[in-house]
Amino acid sequence: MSAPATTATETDPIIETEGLTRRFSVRDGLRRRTVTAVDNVSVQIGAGEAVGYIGANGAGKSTTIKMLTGILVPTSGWARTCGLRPVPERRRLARQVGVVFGQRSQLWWDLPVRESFRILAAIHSLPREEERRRTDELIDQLELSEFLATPVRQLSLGQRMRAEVAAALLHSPRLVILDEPTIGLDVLSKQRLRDFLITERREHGTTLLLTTHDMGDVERLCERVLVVDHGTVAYDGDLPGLSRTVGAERVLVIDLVETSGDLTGIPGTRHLESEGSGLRQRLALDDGATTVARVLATVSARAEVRDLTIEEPDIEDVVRRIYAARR
Ligand SMILES: Nc1ncnc2c1ncn2[C@@H]1O[C@H](COP(=O)(O)OP(=O)(O)OP(=O)(O)O)[C@@H](O)[C@H]1O
Repeated sequence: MSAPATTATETDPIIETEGLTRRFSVRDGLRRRTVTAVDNVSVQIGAGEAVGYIGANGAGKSTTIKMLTGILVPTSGWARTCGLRPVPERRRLARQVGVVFGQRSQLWWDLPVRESFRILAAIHSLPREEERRRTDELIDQLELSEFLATPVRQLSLGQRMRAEVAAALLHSPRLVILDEPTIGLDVLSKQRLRDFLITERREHGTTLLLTTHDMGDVERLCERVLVVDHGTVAYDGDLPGLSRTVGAERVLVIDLVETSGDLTGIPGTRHLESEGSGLRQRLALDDGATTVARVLATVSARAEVRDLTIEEPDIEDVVRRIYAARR
């Protein structure tokens, strides 16, 4: 089956797949067996959406991304990315897609960061004025100026990831695919990168598809989540819905100034425990029923708050629960 021949318009999905399937023949001792890495996936992702693509190791995420970007040919079914057929139109597609791999570099290791940008701008045939405008914008937003002249191999991981993202976005792609973009980064570097992606999306209407094991990435960046299990889509919806489906809740950890505050019975929360005679209290949050701001308003009316932190459900735990519910 091949993708229907149509002319792409602005309102067409950025990603569309129908029965997308990829099998591998792998050696298993003396025999060969077939692994179905991606199994009959049919999804649509619209322009401007931000989608988290999550699943256990080996669930099929990278294989899907490779088919969407024309690196791998599907065994059956089809994909259309930015209105193009990924394999035969791979070069045209490369102008519309930016890909960031957290664990692999697309920069030239021995060259200063700025040189890599120049080479990439030439590869994408960016007009001189466009190259200057976009490079300046990315240098400013990703705070690259202090290490533009530094060879890539001398950068810290956080600096390199910012440079990687700039390199992938230099040609202003409509679709950005990020594979574990925040892996190994400290809290501040993660926050910078996420803030940048939010701004990029808001200002340019860029579509984001990201694989991650970090719930904070999904929480901050994505309004839609696809959970993949053995190559099939096990969940497609929003994050609060995902947490509700599997009963994984966010937890508010509230530190009070005095021990007297009673935080039981707050609508949309479940009181989990008290420590230090009530100085620290933990509330499980029902995201569908309330918001952090609303809970905080109620808490503040009852007691003086010293500090508030939010514990995200662990992505591995959420995925495990989704898988368990299907078995
Ligand atoms: N080139 C290949 N040859 C044989 N098997 C492969 C190949 N690429 C992937 N697979 C198999 O396909 C399945 C899906 O792998 P894939 O890399 O897509 O998973 P993933 O969800 O990206 O995992 P991870 O989170 O570890 O990157 C796995 O069982 C993997 O071993």
